Amino acid sequence: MKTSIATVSLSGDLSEKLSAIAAAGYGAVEIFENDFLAFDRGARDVGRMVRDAGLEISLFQPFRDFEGLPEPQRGRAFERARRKFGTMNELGTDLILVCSSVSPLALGGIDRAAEDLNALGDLAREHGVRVGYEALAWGRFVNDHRDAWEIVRRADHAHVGIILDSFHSLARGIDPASIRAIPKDKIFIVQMADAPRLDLDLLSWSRHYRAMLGQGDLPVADFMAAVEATGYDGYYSLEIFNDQFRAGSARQTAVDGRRSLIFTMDRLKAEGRAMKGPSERAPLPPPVPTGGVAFVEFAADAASGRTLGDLLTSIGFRHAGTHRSKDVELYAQGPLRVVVNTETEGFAHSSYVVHGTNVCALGLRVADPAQALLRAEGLLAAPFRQPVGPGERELPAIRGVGGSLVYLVPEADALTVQWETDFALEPGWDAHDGAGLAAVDHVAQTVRYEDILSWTLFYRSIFALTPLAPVEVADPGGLVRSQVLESEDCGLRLVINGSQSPRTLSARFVSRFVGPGVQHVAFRTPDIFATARALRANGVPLLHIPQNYYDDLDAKFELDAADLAAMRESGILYDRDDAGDYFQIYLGALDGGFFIEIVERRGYRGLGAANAPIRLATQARDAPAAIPLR
Ligand SMILES: O=C(O)c1ccc(O)c(O)c1
Ligand SMILES: [Mg+2]
Repeated sequence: MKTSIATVSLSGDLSEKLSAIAAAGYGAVEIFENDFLAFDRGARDVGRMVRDAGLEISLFQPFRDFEGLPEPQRGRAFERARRKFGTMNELGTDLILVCSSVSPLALGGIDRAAEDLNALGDLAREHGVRVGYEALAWGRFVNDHRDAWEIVRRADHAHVGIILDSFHSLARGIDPASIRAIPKDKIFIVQMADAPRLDLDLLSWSRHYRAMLGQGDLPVADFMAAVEATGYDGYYSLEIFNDQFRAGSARQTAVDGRRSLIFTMDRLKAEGRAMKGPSERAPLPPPVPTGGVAFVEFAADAASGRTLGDLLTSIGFRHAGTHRSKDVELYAQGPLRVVVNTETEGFAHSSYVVHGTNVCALGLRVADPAQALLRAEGLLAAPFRQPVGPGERELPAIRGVGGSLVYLVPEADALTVQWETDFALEPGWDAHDGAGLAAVDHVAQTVRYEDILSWTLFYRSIFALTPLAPVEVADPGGLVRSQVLESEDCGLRLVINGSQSPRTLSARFVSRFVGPGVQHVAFRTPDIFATARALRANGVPLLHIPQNYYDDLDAKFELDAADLAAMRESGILYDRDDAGDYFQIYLGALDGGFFIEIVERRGYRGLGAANAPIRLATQARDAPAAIPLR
């Protein structure tokens, strides 16, 4: 697949954009005219910069309000085109995008537009360039690619073709099947963009909310399948107008874009909707099903490592063993494994230096770690390796949120062998039920608000995870956006949170304390009341939930009186959906904001979003009393 991206999709100046685009591995760039006009070098220099970066210019755009004008405006439009063709010759590109007119002066008429484009084709031929005509969704007379195609067909000029843009077609609900009738040599370039469903006028929606493929709700894969059906073998070029991307990291946005193209094309190949011939590269290994979290690893120093050890023991973990060659301790409870790494060199130590005490790695259970790594690398994830001691085993890993690691962990038995190989284990280490915690229910990672889309795409493209509709929860300091991804059997639930307000606990976790990373881990128990009793007996500090909350629960759900009394006593939160009941306990946060949650599910499917505002308000009140880490 030939990949390209428009400069308008990225932050920074032209040279920053070009280096980000080259680094992400695209073959070409669309020069958006304003990026060129605002740049302090001439067209020849820019052309050279692009080629020196190893790229070609797939398109120069946009050329506005051309077709259907009366004189004298028509003559001026041709003169303007002549000047732009000269610039294109200097840049070294042969394709310009003419978008359908929005001019109040335009007269309309499909044959008039065709005649204008035919005449423009003659001028383009003189300059050795080609003209692609695109229907803007809000074009005055032409706002549908089927009409644009009819105009191009009637223009009947070798130097005039159509430009398709998934946003303009899909936002208007036009069936992409209509693309299948266009001959591939008349499709000069295909622009791709997704967008979330919003009830907004087309122009505002397009200019502010376009997103990478798979980050929105438009049927972009069907659109691409229709283009593939024509035999088209030109560039797929991302043209993403998005306010967050304009403010974000150009390098990251560029990688996300290419990941989204690869992800979408891979899906089409796997479904047999895009294989042109036997020479085509086979699809990647399929999205990786995950059996859940195999272990959680903390990076700490000696003092905070002891605090973590005490906290884990107080919630029913036992010290299970010590690494044979490193300052690494293993804690276990039922099937749960938590690693506390206090090494003074290597990856965990760097993580500690950068973030303080934090979750530096998650182990995700996968059936075939080598295949999982192949898919992850195919989707541009950065693999991670570090030296292993003699006789120790290596686990494949990729970089995740905030530079942390995602280990791709083999199924349970193989992992046990790994613990046995690398650790001096205590007798009976894996036969300890503690406070009854039996699974990792979910892991919540907090990231910068503008990175939520990026990490959602990262996880859902590599793993077999489905993103649910994002929700906003109220923190006393502002709104927090929360994106849940879950596996089909809910063996893995990941939450990605981010907030635009600087005063929320989420925002402070990212900006003042840990940085982007795991803010909470939720363990699951089969009996929340028994677990609550065990924690209270161990003196574990639980979040104190206001009595007002329980009065309301009683009014809403008519709960059993004894249960309600026990819930009041231990600060247990409750929710119910069609499928069943949900109970939650929150532990007091550590200094820096990390906290542990314990849940019981009786069929319930969600994550207790209704309780989040109560919990966040309580945590905000309790923040000064956080457990010190030394
Ligand atoms: O929003 C616009 O004006 C605009 C310009 C050029 C394009 O290719 C496009 O899709 C939109
Ligand atoms: Mg476009």
